Amino acid sequence: MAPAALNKTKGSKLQKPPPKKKAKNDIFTEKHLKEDDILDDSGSSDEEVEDQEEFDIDEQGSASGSDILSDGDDTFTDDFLQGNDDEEKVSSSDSGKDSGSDSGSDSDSRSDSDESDIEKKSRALDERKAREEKDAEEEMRLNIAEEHDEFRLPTKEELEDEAHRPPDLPNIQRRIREIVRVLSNFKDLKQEGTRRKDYIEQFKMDLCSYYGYNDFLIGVFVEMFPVNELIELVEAFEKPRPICLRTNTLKVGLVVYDSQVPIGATPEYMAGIIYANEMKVPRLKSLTANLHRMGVTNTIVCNYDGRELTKVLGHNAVDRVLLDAPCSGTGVISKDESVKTFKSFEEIQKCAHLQKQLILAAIDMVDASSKSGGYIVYSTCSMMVAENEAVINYALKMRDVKLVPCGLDFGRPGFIRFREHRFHPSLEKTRRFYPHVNNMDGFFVAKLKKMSNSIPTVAPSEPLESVEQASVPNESNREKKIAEPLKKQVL
Ligand SMILES: C[S@@+](CC[C@H](N)C(=O)[O-])C[C@H]1O[C@@H](n2cnc3c(N)ncnc32)[C@H](O)[C@@H]1O
Repeated sequence: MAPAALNKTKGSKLQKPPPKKKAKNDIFTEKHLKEDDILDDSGSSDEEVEDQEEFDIDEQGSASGSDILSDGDDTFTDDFLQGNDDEEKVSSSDSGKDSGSDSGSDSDSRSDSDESDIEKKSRALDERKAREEKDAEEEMRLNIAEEHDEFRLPTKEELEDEAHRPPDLPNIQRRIREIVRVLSNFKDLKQEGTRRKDYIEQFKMDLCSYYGYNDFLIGVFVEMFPVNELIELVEAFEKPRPICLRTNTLKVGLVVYDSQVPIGATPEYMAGIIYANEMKVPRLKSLTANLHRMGVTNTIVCNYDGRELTKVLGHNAVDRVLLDAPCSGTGVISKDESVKTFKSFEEIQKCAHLQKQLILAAIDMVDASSKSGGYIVYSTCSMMVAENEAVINYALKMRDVKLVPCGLDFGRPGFIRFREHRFHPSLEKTRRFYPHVNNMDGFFVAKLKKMSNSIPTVAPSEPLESVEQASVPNESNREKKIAEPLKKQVL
């Protein structure tokens, strides 16, 4: 059996006959041949010339619909005028031969006959053009009606059949489009006896085949975005993001025209020694090279597991931490296609587990009473809620920190609810960036302010994977709430 394509009830695409458009074009050509035959039957030599010219027009015009309506006409007009010139030449040499005869009236009658030829040709052309336009319109109407009105989901057998054939990408693409259309007006457009879930399942399958994702990743994306937006997202991941340049203020002098505070009191000026930590030895080289290239001279590069860094630098030892956390990289698919297939539920869980440990270590290193700081910025290039909001929600629960605005006036607020999970309302201060919305890599950022250096008492059994259902408690009932048994969940 032929592959199920658009799965129309009576559409040609389903049963794989010759493509509809071609079939219609064939019919279209036949029709014209018949009419030309009728013209040929007239038998006059003038008409033979006319037919020949019309044949030329057909060849020009039949290339495509738009040729017929635009270039074809011009070409024909040029040929036509050219032909007229030739006739004039013949006409003048004839009149030369017949000097002294009533060449004037002869030429008048010739000119009359030419004119009627022109009129005939012009009329024939107009009629043909009108016919072709009508046929093209009709064809388009049929195609639209076919695509839109009779879309049905493939049967199990049709899907099995498809699975045994190479993927028919144009048909999968059309089916994706059709499903989005049906889901956008489900009540009116749904196929009898089907549920929304059936369309979503087919949609996920088709996205996986068309864009090359694994089920897991598409499954998560489907839960995060409405279907039409999801198409925009996966399409955006197919294209490279623009390269952005940023001024290196260490190398390029900036003129400060006005400042609310003395320049000497800005954090940038007052900043002393920076620690840059990287656990993986091979990456230390590029980290150090980058620092040199950028002209950063006040940095100590260290090589520790970030979870152990508190032991090295001490608790409450630094003013601020930027934790650019290791993550699944699900926001940078346009840079690394392998993410589409290799990221699994288990891997996201592993990342989230490490991120939760790293964020607690980062908070513990920061001094809440620092005059110029007390901040922790957490960022990932992941799209996953488990690696973003869930990590921050966990930190809010485990340490005395609160979310503050990131200072970015673009990006979407983080999720406060996702699936069955409920995060603290302040999670809306975090920011999500998407390729299809912001034309940048998928990215998440949160800014936390450490409120005190004390570590709240937490049930020792607090699992790193847990995500609190209720909102994070305020200062007065923090301990009590935290001591409450937590519902263990997996994101
Ligand atoms: C998102 S990247 C940070 C990139 C960095 N901002 C830069 O521009 O080079 C995360 C980094 O964390 C490192 N990493 C992974 N696990 C770590 C750990 N337990 N402790 C410290 N660093 C770790 C990875 O090797 C990776 O280089």
